[in-house]
Amino acid sequence: MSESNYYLGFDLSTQQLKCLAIDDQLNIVTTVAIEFDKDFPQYKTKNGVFIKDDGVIDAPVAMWLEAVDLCFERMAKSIDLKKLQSMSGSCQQHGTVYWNCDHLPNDVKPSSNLVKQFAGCLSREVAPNWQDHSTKKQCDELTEKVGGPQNLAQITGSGAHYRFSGSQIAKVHQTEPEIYANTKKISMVSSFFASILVGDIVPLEGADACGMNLYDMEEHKFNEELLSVVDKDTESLKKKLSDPPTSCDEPKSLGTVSKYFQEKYGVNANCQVYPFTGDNLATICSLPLQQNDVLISLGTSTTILLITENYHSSPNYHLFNHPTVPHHYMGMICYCNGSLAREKIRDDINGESTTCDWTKFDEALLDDKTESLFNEDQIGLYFPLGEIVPNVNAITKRCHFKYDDCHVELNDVDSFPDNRLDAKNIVESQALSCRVRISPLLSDEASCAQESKVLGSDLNVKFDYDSSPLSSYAKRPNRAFFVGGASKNTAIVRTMANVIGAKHGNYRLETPNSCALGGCYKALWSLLKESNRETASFDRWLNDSFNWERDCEFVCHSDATKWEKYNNKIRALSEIERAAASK
Ligand SMILES: Nc1ncnc2c1ncn2[C@@H]1O[C@H](COP(=O)(O)OP(=O)(O)O)[C@@H](O)[C@H]1O
Ligand SMILES: O=C(CO)[C@@H](O)[C@H](O)COP(=O)(O)O
Repeated sequence: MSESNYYLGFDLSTQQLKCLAIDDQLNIVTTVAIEFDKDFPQYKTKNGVFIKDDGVIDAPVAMWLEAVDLCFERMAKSIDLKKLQSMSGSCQQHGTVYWNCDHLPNDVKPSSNLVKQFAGCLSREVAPNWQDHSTKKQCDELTEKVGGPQNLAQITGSGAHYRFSGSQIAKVHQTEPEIYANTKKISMVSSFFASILVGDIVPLEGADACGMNLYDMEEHKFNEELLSVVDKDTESLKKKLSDPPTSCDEPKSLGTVSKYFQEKYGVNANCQVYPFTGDNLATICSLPLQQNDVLISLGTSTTILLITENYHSSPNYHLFNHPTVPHHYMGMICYCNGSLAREKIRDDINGESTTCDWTKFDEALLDDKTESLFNEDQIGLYFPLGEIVPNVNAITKRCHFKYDDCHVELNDVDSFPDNRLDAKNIVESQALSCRVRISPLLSDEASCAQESKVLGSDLNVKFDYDSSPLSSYAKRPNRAFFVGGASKNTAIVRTMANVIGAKHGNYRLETPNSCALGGCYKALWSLLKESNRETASFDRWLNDSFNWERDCEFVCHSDATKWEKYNNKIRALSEIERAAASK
């Protein structure tokens, strides 16, 4: 029997609850994955959520409570939870959970279960999901309150976004007044999960709170003007939000795991629970990222992440406080149409939607013969859901394009000559969008204007709020790390790698569960630091402790010729997004 101690990292994401256990040497000892649709069919979710009318997308909180019990039940069969020293983790960002009480009942019986004992504490059965698109009114109110998107981004790190907690809570207040009146506390999904483990409602976490459009990033406190848009009684709202959020400066335990988990699953009575953070914020804790490295998370959402010390805000991207490294920020661009959009093309190519087999999709991606069908003059947008960037309604748009120095001409088509070309076009356009949108977040060292004939031009091209010279997009990241479910797909990774063009290699984690792994590292380092067994900052500790050989796999170099070829599509991408926005 192993003498090692264990540290758990969770990831309560859109479609699954995942949990990893690591030992003192950061070995992944075991993994548990609960799939909401498959393990809890009684809730009838699709990919973990309910898709309703008018852009409303939410998820049943009771299902998450059941998933926590099932996760511990399975984990207890796999490792000795008496050796469990600390837990932390990540959750899908921006979602909010509404409680009808100030404190959770502390007489939770191990003979019962979490849903039986906590579902009655909810004033609202469902939590808004990050894919929701129903809060335009509330987003406009927040933006107007502070004088525009640039000001909102400067204060909160982001322009207004439908999925952000501030607009979602405002909508509940405006459209469900009785529920709001009956709500004593509001958690984000990350603090909800930590509350269940500790057995009482805990404050929001200081990095995930940056995903609300309410929190002043530089003042490290809620912005009164923005709070007033949600609820004029800002003191009452701050009480609901358990103000202030936890600090990201020094790790501080939220307390020991509750008696329920000690008695029901045999968890060590002294196991410490550290604040959970947002899933992307945990992902950047799963790798020792250096300047100009980028991390591409291919989960339900596609997000491209990097770490920066510079607080240069813009409504074109997001900045969050780093969850474990003071005075550092996470830069992020997030897409709604990631894996699920690729799954639709996969099923089209397969001619069925039951096998979920990627073989034909992958062959199409890597089949250079399809390039002879003029893939190079094709551009497509595949948005089965409304997209975040660009901010457009659901649309699928395929075009052939021509361009000269003055303009780009798009010719819409219903389909390309072979539906296998959709595999190339969806992955390329998703990657090209990531690439152009991270450019402003990369430092000048990433510039390679001299390497590109196409990007030498000073022709202006517009994405989101900015119109910039094409040459400003001549940047290549240092290294690219692919994580998330689709990072297991080498064809997708190789294609994206050639579009994004990292200069020093493309890698992926051994585990696709980077968010949960980041939670493990956060749990271990936080305990060592708080108990004075470690003095190094989180980034230095991870840099010294991370086992590159064991935990990270080199996938490929970026093909500079292909990278240059994709530069020809940047203006066409801007033009097709403009055309989609006008629909
Ligand atoms: N071999 C594969 N090829 C392409 N995509 C894959 C593959 N395996 C899993 N995926 C995608 O990964 C997605 C789930 O990724 P994951 O990171 O677990 O999502 P989340 O954390 O958002 O729940 C699925 O929607 C699926 O489409
Ligand atoms: O909204 C965002 C980030 O802003 C999403 O990244 C969600 O945090 C959920 O992501 P998945 O892990 O489910 O893809």
